[in-house]
Amino acid sequence: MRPGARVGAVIEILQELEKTNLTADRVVTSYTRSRRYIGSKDRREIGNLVFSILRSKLRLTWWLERAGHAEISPRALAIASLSLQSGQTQGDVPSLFSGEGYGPPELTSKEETLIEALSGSELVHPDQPDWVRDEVVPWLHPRLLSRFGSNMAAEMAALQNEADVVLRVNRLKGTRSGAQKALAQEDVATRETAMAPLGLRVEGRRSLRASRAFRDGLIEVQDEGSQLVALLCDAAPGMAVADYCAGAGGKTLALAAEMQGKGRITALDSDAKRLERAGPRLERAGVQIVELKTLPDDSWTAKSAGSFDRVLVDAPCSGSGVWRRQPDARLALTPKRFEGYLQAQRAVLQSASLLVRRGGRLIYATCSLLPEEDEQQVEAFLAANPDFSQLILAEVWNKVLPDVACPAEGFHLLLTPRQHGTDGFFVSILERRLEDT
Ligand SMILES: C[S@@+](CC[C@H](N)C(=O)[O-])C[C@H]1O[C@@H](n2cnc3c(N)ncnc32)[C@H](O)[C@@H]1O
Repeated sequence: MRPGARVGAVIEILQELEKTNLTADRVVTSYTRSRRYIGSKDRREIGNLVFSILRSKLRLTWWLERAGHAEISPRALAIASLSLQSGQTQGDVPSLFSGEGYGPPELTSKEETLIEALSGSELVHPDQPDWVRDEVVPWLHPRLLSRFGSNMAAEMAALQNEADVVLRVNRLKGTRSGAQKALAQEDVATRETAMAPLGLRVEGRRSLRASRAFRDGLIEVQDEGSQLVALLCDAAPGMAVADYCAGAGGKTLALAAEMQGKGRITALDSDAKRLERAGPRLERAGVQIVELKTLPDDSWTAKSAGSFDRVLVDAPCSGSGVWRRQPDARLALTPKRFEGYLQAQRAVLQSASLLVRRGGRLIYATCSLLPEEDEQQVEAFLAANPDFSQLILAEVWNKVLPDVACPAEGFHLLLTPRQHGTDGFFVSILERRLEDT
Protein backbone atom coordinates (compact mmCIF):
# COMPACT_ATOMS: atom_id res chain seq x y z
CA MET A 1 0.00 0.00 0.00
CA ARG A 2 1.11 3.55 -0.62
CA PRO A 3 1.48 5.81 2.43
CA GLY A 4 -1.56 7.86 1.31
CA ALA A 5 -3.72 4.74 1.10
CA ARG A 6 -2.71 3.82 4.66
CA VAL A 7 -3.78 7.27 5.84
CA GLY A 8 -7.09 6.79 4.01
CA ALA A 9 -7.57 3.52 5.91
CA VAL A 10 -6.74 5.22 9.22
CA ILE A 11 -9.40 7.87 8.63
CA GLU A 12 -12.01 5.24 7.72
CA ILE A 13 -11.20 3.24 10.85
CA LEU A 14 -11.54 6.35 13.03
CA GLN A 15 -14.89 7.05 11.35
CA GLU A 16 -16.06 3.51 12.08
CA LEU A 17 -14.94 3.83 15.69
CA GLU A 18 -17.24 6.83 16.12
CA LYS A 19 -20.22 4.66 15.18
CA THR A 20 -19.57 1.55 17.25
CA ASN A 21 -19.07 0.35 20.81
CA LEU A 22 -16.29 -2.02 19.73
CA THR A 23 -12.74 -1.39 20.92
CA ALA A 24 -10.19 0.20 18.61
CA ASP A 25 -8.24 -3.03 18.56
CA ARG A 26 -11.22 -4.94 17.21
CA VAL A 27 -12.13 -2.31 14.63
CA VAL A 28 -8.54 -2.19 13.32
CA THR A 29 -8.41 -5.98 13.13
CA SER A 30 -11.76 -6.42 11.39
CA TYR A 31 -11.06 -3.55 8.95
CA THR A 32 -7.61 -4.74 7.96
CA ARG A 33 -8.44 -8.47 7.85
CA SER A 34 -11.45 -7.96 5.63
CA ARG A 35 -9.34 -6.21 2.95
CA ARG A 36 -7.00 -8.64 1.31
CA TYR A 37 -4.80 -5.95 -0.24
CA ILE A 38 -3.69 -4.88 3.27
CA GLY A 39 -0.47 -6.75 4.09
CA SER A 40 0.97 -7.37 7.54
CA LYS A 41 3.33 -4.38 7.36
CA ASP A 42 0.47 -2.10 6.28
CA ARG A 43 -1.68 -3.52 9.08
CA ARG A 44 0.97 -2.68 11.64
CA GLU A 45 1.48 0.82 10.36
CA ILE A 46 -2.25 1.53 10.11
CA GLY A 47 -2.78 0.23 13.66
CA ASN A 48 0.11 2.31 14.99
CA LEU A 49 -1.26 5.46 13.43
CA VAL A 50 -4.81 4.86 14.69
CA PHE A 51 -3.51 4.20 18.21
CA SER A 52 -1.20 7.19 18.10
CA ILE A 53 -4.12 9.47 17.18
CA LEU A 54 -6.31 7.99 19.93
CA ARG A 55 -3.49 8.42 22.47
CA SER A 56 -3.18 12.10 21.64
CA LYS A 57 -6.78 12.97 20.83
CA LEU A 58 -7.24 15.67 23.48
CA ARG A 59 -3.99 17.38 22.51
CA LEU A 60 -4.83 17.14 18.80
CA THR A 61 -8.29 18.58 19.46
CA TRP A 62 -6.70 21.42 21.44
CA TRP A 63 -4.45 22.20 18.47
CA LEU A 64 -7.35 22.12 16.00
CA GLU A 65 -9.33 24.53 18.17
CA ARG A 66 -6.33 26.80 18.64
CA ALA A 67 -5.80 26.92 14.88
CA GLY A 68 -9.46 27.92 14.49
CA HIS A 69 -10.33 24.72 12.62
CA ALA A 70 -14.01 24.28 13.41
CA GLU A 71 -14.34 20.67 12.29
CA ILE A 72 -13.01 18.07 14.77
CA SER A 73 -13.37 15.06 12.48
CA PRO A 74 -11.27 11.90 12.03
CA ARG A 75 -9.78 13.47 8.92
CA ALA A 76 -8.87 16.69 10.77
CA LEU A 77 -7.36 14.69 13.64
CA ALA A 78 -5.26 12.68 11.17
CA ILE A 79 -4.04 15.86 9.45
CA ALA A 80 -3.16 17.41 12.82
CA SER A 81 -1.39 14.28 14.00
CA LEU A 82 0.67 13.96 10.82
CA SER A 83 1.52 17.67 10.87
CA LEU A 84 2.61 17.75 14.51
CA GLN A 85 4.47 14.46 14.67
CA SER A 86 6.86 13.91 11.81
CA GLY A 87 7.95 10.38 11.05
CA GLN A 88 4.50 8.83 11.62
CA THR A 89 4.47 7.74 8.01
CA GLN A 90 6.46 8.34 4.84
CA GLY A 91 5.89 11.53 2.83
CA ASP A 92 4.88 15.06 3.76
CA VAL A 93 1.27 15.76 4.62
CA PRO A 94 0.12 17.29 1.32
CA SER A 95 1.55 14.36 -0.65
CA LEU A 96 -0.49 11.94 1.50
CA PHE A 97 -3.69 13.77 0.53
CA SER A 98 -3.14 13.75 -3.22
CA GLY A 99 -6.60 12.40 -4.03
CA GLU A 100 -5.02 9.63 -6.09
CA GLY A 101 -5.52 5.88 -5.86
CA TYR A 102 -6.90 4.69 -2.50
CA GLY A 103 -5.63 7.80 -0.73
CA PRO A 104 -7.91 10.37 0.91
CA PRO A 105 -9.36 13.23 -1.17
CA GLU A 106 -7.23 16.31 -1.84
CA LEU A 107 -6.78 18.94 0.85
CA THR A 108 -9.21 21.83 0.99
CA SER A 109 -7.85 25.36 1.31
CA LYS A 110 -8.91 25.37 5.00
CA GLU A 111 -6.89 22.22 5.58
CA GLU A 112 -3.87 23.71 3.82
CA THR A 113 -4.13 26.70 6.17
CA LEU A 114 -4.34 24.29 9.12
CA ILE A 115 -1.18 22.45 8.08
CA GLU A 116 0.64 25.77 7.76
CA ALA A 117 -0.57 26.85 11.21
CA LEU A 118 0.66 23.62 12.79
CA SER A 119 3.94 23.25 10.97
CA GLY A 120 6.96 23.52 13.25
CA SER A 121 4.87 22.93 16.39
CA GLU A 122 4.93 19.93 18.69
CA LEU A 123 2.10 17.91 20.15
CA VAL A 124 2.74 19.16 23.68
CA HIS A 125 2.48 22.91 24.30
CA PRO A 126 2.96 24.82 27.57
CA ASP A 127 -0.40 26.61 27.13
CA GLN A 128 -2.32 23.33 27.23
CA PRO A 129 -4.37 22.88 30.41
CA ASP A 130 -3.21 20.00 32.61
CA TRP A 131 -6.11 17.74 31.61
CA VAL A 132 -5.23 18.18 27.93
CA ARG A 133 -1.53 17.51 28.56
CA ASP A 134 -2.45 14.42 30.61
CA GLU A 135 -5.07 13.21 28.08
CA VAL A 136 -7.67 12.85 30.83
CA VAL A 137 -11.15 14.35 30.40
CA PRO A 138 -11.97 17.18 32.87
CA TRP A 139 -14.44 15.27 35.11
CA LEU A 140 -11.93 12.45 35.62
CA HIS A 141 -8.74 14.48 35.97
CA PRO A 142 -9.21 15.52 39.66
CA ARG A 143 -9.83 11.90 40.64
CA LEU A 144 -6.50 10.75 39.25
CA LEU A 145 -4.83 13.87 40.60
CA SER A 146 -6.01 12.90 44.07
CA ARG A 147 -4.12 9.64 43.58
CA PHE A 148 -0.89 10.96 42.08
CA GLY A 149 -0.51 14.58 43.26
CA SER A 150 2.78 16.06 42.09
CA ASN A 151 3.58 12.89 40.08
CA MET A 152 0.44 13.27 37.97
CA ALA A 153 2.12 14.51 34.76
CA ALA A 154 4.78 11.79 34.86
CA GLU A 155 2.26 9.02 35.65
CA MET A 156 -0.06 10.14 32.87
CA ALA A 157 2.84 10.45 30.41
CA ALA A 158 3.79 6.84 31.14
CA LEU A 159 0.15 5.82 30.53
CA GLN A 160 0.38 7.36 27.05
CA ASN A 161 3.25 5.13 25.94
CA GLU A 162 2.90 1.92 24.04
CA ALA A 163 2.99 -1.14 26.31
CA ASP A 164 5.42 -4.03 25.87
CA VAL A 165 4.15 -7.46 24.94
CA VAL A 166 4.72 -9.61 28.04
CA LEU A 167 4.47 -13.39 28.24
CA ARG A 168 3.87 -15.76 31.13
CA VAL A 169 5.64 -19.07 30.88
CA ASN A 170 3.37 -21.98 31.73
CA ARG A 171 5.19 -23.88 34.44
CA LEU A 172 3.03 -26.93 33.69
CA LYS A 173 4.88 -27.16 30.36
CA GLY A 174 8.39 -25.86 30.99
CA THR A 175 10.72 -23.34 32.58
CA ARG A 176 11.34 -19.67 31.89
CA SER A 177 14.85 -20.29 30.54
CA GLY A 178 13.58 -23.15 28.37
CA ALA A 179 10.83 -20.97 26.93
CA GLN A 180 13.29 -18.17 26.33
CA LYS A 181 15.51 -20.53 24.33
CA ALA A 182 12.57 -21.96 22.38
CA LEU A 183 11.43 -18.44 21.47
CA ALA A 184 14.96 -17.40 20.50
CA GLN A 185 15.02 -20.31 18.02
CA GLU A 186 11.97 -18.71 16.41
CA ASP A 187 13.77 -15.32 16.33
CA VAL A 188 11.75 -13.91 19.23
CA ALA A 189 14.10 -12.12 21.61
CA THR A 190 12.89 -11.70 25.19
CA ARG A 191 14.17 -10.57 28.57
CA GLU A 192 13.09 -11.61 32.02
CA THR A 193 10.54 -9.46 33.83
CA ALA A 194 11.86 -7.71 36.93
CA MET A 195 9.29 -9.03 39.41
CA ALA A 196 7.13 -11.86 38.04
CA PRO A 197 9.23 -15.04 38.13
CA LEU A 198 7.73 -16.53 34.98
CA GLY A 199 7.45 -13.38 32.88
CA LEU A 200 9.24 -12.59 29.63
CA ARG A 201 9.20 -9.21 27.93
CA VAL A 202 9.25 -9.45 24.15
CA GLU A 203 11.73 -7.19 22.36
CA GLY A 204 9.94 -5.25 19.63
CA ARG A 205 6.51 -5.95 18.19
CA ARG A 206 5.98 -9.58 17.24
CA SER A 207 2.93 -11.67 16.63
CA LEU A 208 3.38 -14.79 18.71
CA ARG A 209 0.22 -16.73 17.94
CA ALA A 210 1.90 -18.64 15.12
CA SER A 211 4.93 -19.54 17.26
CA ARG A 212 5.42 -23.10 18.36
CA ALA A 213 5.82 -22.06 22.00
CA PHE A 214 2.35 -20.48 21.89
CA ARG A 215 0.68 -23.35 20.02
CA ASP A 216 2.18 -25.84 22.48
CA GLY A 217 0.83 -23.93 25.47
CA LEU A 218 4.29 -23.07 26.81
CA ILE A 219 3.51 -19.34 26.82
CA GLU A 220 0.50 -17.06 27.21
CA VAL A 221 0.38 -13.31 26.63
CA GLN A 222 -0.15 -11.72 30.05
CA ASP A 223 1.06 -8.44 31.49
CA GLU A 224 3.45 -8.64 34.42
CA GLY A 225 0.91 -6.85 36.65
CA SER A 226 -1.70 -9.52 35.91
CA GLN A 227 0.81 -12.24 36.68
CA LEU A 228 1.54 -10.64 40.05
CA VAL A 229 -2.18 -10.43 40.89
CA ALA A 230 -2.53 -14.18 40.29
CA LEU A 231 0.57 -14.92 42.37
CA LEU A 232 -0.70 -12.82 45.26
CA CYS A 233 -3.70 -15.16 45.55
CA ASP A 234 -1.17 -17.56 47.08
CA ALA A 235 -3.09 -20.48 45.58
CA ALA A 236 -1.43 -23.80 46.42
CA PRO A 237 -1.86 -27.34 45.08
CA GLY A 238 -4.98 -29.00 46.48
CA MET A 239 -6.89 -25.79 47.21
CA ALA A 240 -10.41 -24.88 46.11
CA VAL A 241 -10.20 -21.57 44.23
CA ALA A 242 -12.90 -19.42 42.64
CA ASP A 243 -11.96 -16.92 39.93
CA TYR A 244 -15.12 -14.85 40.23
CA CYS A 245 -14.67 -12.52 37.22
CA ALA A 246 -12.66 -14.89 35.09
CA GLY A 247 -13.34 -13.37 31.67
CA ALA A 248 -11.46 -15.39 29.06
CA GLY A 249 -9.41 -17.06 31.79
CA GLY A 250 -6.16 -15.06 31.84
CA LYS A 251 -5.72 -15.28 35.60
CA THR A 252 -7.40 -18.69 35.83
CA LEU A 253 -4.56 -20.10 33.74
CA ALA A 254 -1.93 -18.53 35.98
CA LEU A 255 -3.71 -19.83 39.12
CA ALA A 256 -3.89 -23.36 37.69
CA ALA A 257 -0.16 -23.31 36.95
CA GLU A 258 0.61 -22.18 40.52
CA MET A 259 -1.54 -25.03 41.79
CA GLN A 260 0.52 -27.40 39.62
CA GLY A 261 -2.66 -28.86 38.20
CA LYS A 262 -3.82 -30.12 41.64
CA GLY A 263 -7.01 -29.00 43.40
CA ARG A 264 -10.00 -27.32 41.76
CA ILE A 265 -10.74 -23.95 40.23
CA THR A 266 -14.18 -22.63 39.37
CA ALA A 267 -13.95 -19.89 36.76
CA LEU A 268 -17.08 -17.73 36.87
CA ASP A 269 -18.27 -14.86 34.75
CA SER A 270 -21.56 -13.25 33.79
CA ASP A 271 -20.46 -13.08 30.14
CA ALA A 272 -20.88 -16.60 28.74
CA LYS A 273 -19.17 -15.77 25.44
CA ARG A 274 -16.08 -14.40 27.13
CA LEU A 275 -15.91 -17.39 29.45
CA GLU A 276 -16.20 -19.74 26.48
CA ARG A 277 -12.95 -18.30 25.11
CA ALA A 278 -11.18 -19.73 28.17
CA GLY A 279 -11.87 -23.29 26.96
CA PRO A 280 -9.27 -23.55 24.17
CA ARG A 281 -6.72 -21.66 26.24
CA LEU A 282 -7.04 -24.11 29.13
CA GLU A 283 -6.74 -27.01 26.72
CA ARG A 284 -3.61 -25.58 25.08
CA ALA A 285 -2.07 -25.03 28.53
CA GLY A 286 -2.80 -28.62 29.61
CA VAL A 287 -5.03 -27.47 32.49
CA GLN A 288 -7.67 -29.92 33.66
CA ILE A 289 -8.76 -28.66 37.07
CA VAL A 290 -11.04 -25.84 35.89
CA GLU A 291 -14.81 -25.84 35.75
CA LEU A 292 -16.42 -22.95 33.83
CA LYS A 293 -19.63 -21.50 35.23
CA THR A 294 -21.80 -18.69 33.92
CA LEU A 295 -23.40 -16.41 36.49
CA PRO A 296 -25.97 -15.89 37.86
CA ASP A 297 -26.52 -19.43 39.10
CA ASP A 298 -28.40 -19.15 42.38
CA SER A 299 -28.47 -22.84 43.24
CA TRP A 300 -24.72 -23.26 42.64
CA THR A 301 -23.98 -20.09 44.64
CA ALA A 302 -26.11 -21.26 47.59
CA LYS A 303 -24.55 -24.73 47.51
CA SER A 304 -21.01 -23.35 47.32
CA ALA A 305 -21.24 -20.78 50.12
CA GLY A 306 -18.21 -20.83 52.42
CA SER A 307 -16.41 -23.56 50.48
CA PHE A 308 -13.44 -21.84 48.78
CA ASP A 309 -9.92 -21.29 50.14
CA ARG A 310 -9.32 -18.44 47.72
CA VAL A 311 -11.74 -16.23 45.84
CA LEU A 312 -10.27 -13.82 43.32
CA VAL A 313 -12.41 -10.86 42.28
CA ASP A 314 -10.78 -9.29 39.24
CA ALA A 315 -13.56 -6.75 39.12
CA PRO A 316 -15.08 -5.03 36.09
CA CYS A 317 -13.66 -1.50 36.10
CA SER A 318 -12.85 1.63 34.14
CA GLY A 319 -9.63 0.03 32.89
CA SER A 320 -7.72 3.23 33.65
CA GLY A 321 -4.63 1.12 34.40
CA VAL A 322 -4.59 -0.32 30.88
CA TRP A 323 -5.04 2.85 28.87
CA ARG A 324 -1.65 2.13 27.25
CA ARG A 325 -3.28 -0.85 25.52
CA GLN A 326 -6.76 0.64 25.11
CA PRO A 327 -6.36 4.37 24.50
CA ASP A 328 -9.95 4.61 23.26
CA ALA A 329 -11.24 3.46 26.66
CA ARG A 330 -10.14 6.69 28.34
CA LEU A 331 -12.38 8.74 26.05
CA ALA A 332 -15.28 6.29 26.19
CA LEU A 333 -15.51 6.53 29.99
CA THR A 334 -18.44 8.73 31.09
CA PRO A 335 -19.62 9.58 34.63
CA LYS A 336 -22.61 7.27 34.06
CA ARG A 337 -20.44 4.32 33.02
CA PHE A 338 -18.10 5.00 35.89
CA GLU A 339 -21.02 4.87 38.34
CA GLY A 340 -22.07 1.60 36.72
CA TYR A 341 -18.61 0.11 37.40
CA LEU A 342 -18.74 1.22 41.04
CA GLN A 343 -22.11 -0.46 41.50
CA ALA A 344 -20.92 -3.65 39.77
CA GLN A 345 -17.81 -3.75 41.99
CA ARG A 346 -19.89 -3.45 45.15
CA ALA A 347 -22.18 -6.24 43.95
CA VAL A 348 -19.47 -8.70 42.84
CA LEU A 349 -17.41 -8.15 45.96
CA GLN A 350 -20.41 -8.87 48.17
CA SER A 351 -21.57 -11.96 46.22
CA ALA A 352 -18.05 -13.37 45.85
CA SER A 353 -17.36 -12.95 49.56
CA LEU A 354 -20.09 -15.49 50.36
CA LEU A 355 -17.98 -18.20 48.71
CA VAL A 356 -14.98 -17.73 51.03
CA ARG A 357 -14.54 -20.32 53.77
CA ARG A 358 -13.59 -19.27 57.30
CA GLY A 359 -9.87 -18.55 57.31
CA GLY A 360 -9.96 -18.30 53.51
CA ARG A 361 -9.08 -15.24 51.43
CA LEU A 362 -10.87 -12.81 49.17
CA ILE A 363 -8.48 -11.09 46.76
CA TYR A 364 -9.85 -7.88 45.27
CA ALA A 365 -8.10 -6.59 42.14
CA THR A 366 -8.81 -4.01 39.48
CA CYS A 367 -6.88 -2.68 36.51
CA SER A 368 -7.88 0.79 37.67
CA LEU A 369 -5.84 3.58 39.20
CA LEU A 370 -8.89 5.39 40.56
CA PRO A 371 -9.25 5.35 44.38
CA GLU A 372 -13.07 5.06 44.14
CA GLU A 373 -12.72 1.70 42.37
CA ASP A 374 -9.84 0.54 44.55
CA GLU A 375 -9.26 1.18 48.25
CA GLN A 376 -12.58 2.99 48.67
CA GLN A 377 -14.45 -0.15 47.55
CA VAL A 378 -12.43 -2.26 49.97
CA GLU A 379 -13.04 0.15 52.85
CA ALA A 380 -16.81 0.16 52.19
CA PHE A 381 -16.84 -3.64 52.00
CA LEU A 382 -14.94 -4.01 55.28
CA ALA A 383 -17.24 -1.56 57.04
CA ALA A 384 -20.24 -3.71 56.04
CA ASN A 385 -18.52 -7.09 56.58
CA PRO A 386 -16.71 -7.19 59.92
CA ASP A 387 -16.01 -10.92 59.48
CA PHE A 388 -13.29 -9.94 56.98
CA SER A 389 -10.01 -8.21 57.77
CA GLN A 390 -7.24 -6.89 55.56
CA LEU A 391 -3.81 -8.50 55.37
CA ILE A 392 -0.60 -6.52 55.21
CA LEU A 393 0.29 -6.87 51.55
CA ALA A 394 4.01 -7.42 52.13
CA GLU A 395 3.29 -10.47 54.31
CA VAL A 396 1.75 -12.30 51.37
CA TRP A 397 4.22 -10.86 48.85
CA ASN A 398 7.23 -11.97 50.89
CA LYS A 399 5.85 -15.49 51.00
CA VAL A 400 5.11 -15.82 47.28
CA LEU A 401 8.01 -13.69 46.03
CA PRO A 402 10.72 -14.00 48.69
CA ASP A 403 13.50 -12.79 46.38
CA VAL A 404 11.79 -9.62 45.15
CA ALA A 405 11.47 -6.47 47.27
CA CYS A 406 7.80 -5.74 47.93
CA PRO A 407 6.82 -2.43 46.31
CA ALA A 408 3.78 -2.03 48.58
CA GLU A 409 3.52 -0.51 52.03
CA GLY A 410 0.44 -1.21 54.11
CA PHE A 411 -2.67 -2.94 52.87
CA HIS A 412 -2.66 -2.36 49.12
CA LEU A 413 -0.47 -2.85 46.12
CA LEU A 414 -0.79 -0.23 43.41
CA LEU A 415 1.23 -0.96 40.28
CA THR A 416 1.68 1.74 37.64
CA PRO A 417 3.43 1.85 34.25
CA ARG A 418 5.71 4.64 35.46
CA GLN A 419 6.82 3.03 38.70
CA HIS A 420 6.79 -0.65 37.82
CA GLY A 421 6.70 -0.90 34.01
CA THR A 422 3.49 -2.95 34.32
CA ASP A 423 -0.10 -2.16 33.52
CA GLY A 424 -1.84 -0.27 36.32
CA PHE A 425 -3.23 -2.69 38.90
CA PHE A 426 -4.64 -2.49 42.40
CA VAL A 427 -4.68 -5.48 44.78
CA SER A 428 -5.95 -5.88 48.31
CA ILE A 429 -6.12 -9.17 50.21
CA LEU A 430 -8.87 -9.82 52.76
CA GLU A 431 -9.16 -12.79 55.08
CA ARG A 432 -12.37 -14.21 56.52
CA ARG A 433 -12.02 -14.57 60.26
CA LEU A 434 -12.10 -18.05 61.74
CA GLU A 435 -14.65 -17.03 64.36
CA ASP A 436 -17.87 -15.00 64.12
CA THR A 437 -17.36 -11.37 65.11
C1 LIG B 1 -11.37 -7.28 34.43
S1 LIG B 1 -12.38 -8.40 33.60
C2 LIG B 1 -11.71 -9.94 34.04
C3 LIG B 1 -10.43 -10.30 33.34
C4 LIG B 1 -9.94 -11.70 33.63
N1 LIG B 1 -9.92 -12.01 35.04
C5 LIG B 1 -8.54 -11.94 33.05
O1 LIG B 1 -7.59 -12.10 33.80
O2 LIG B 1 -8.43 -11.96 31.83
C6 LIG B 1 -13.86 -8.35 34.51
C7 LIG B 1 -14.87 -9.42 34.19
O3 LIG B 1 -15.97 -9.30 35.08
C8 LIG B 1 -17.09 -9.81 34.43
N2 LIG B 1 -18.30 -9.40 35.18
C9 LIG B 1 -18.96 -8.24 35.14
N3 LIG B 1 -20.00 -8.26 36.00
C10 LIG B 1 -19.99 -9.48 36.60
C11 LIG B 1 -20.82 -10.11 37.57
N4 LIG B 1 -21.85 -9.49 38.11
N5 LIG B 1 -20.51 -11.37 37.94
C12 LIG B 1 -19.45 -12.01 37.41
N6 LIG B 1 -18.64 -11.46 36.46
C13 LIG B 1 -18.91 -10.21 36.07
C14 LIG B 1 -16.96 -9.26 33.04
O4 LIG B 1 -17.73 -10.01 32.11
C15 LIG B 1 -15.46 -9.37 32.79
O5 LIG B 1 -15.14 -10.54 32.10
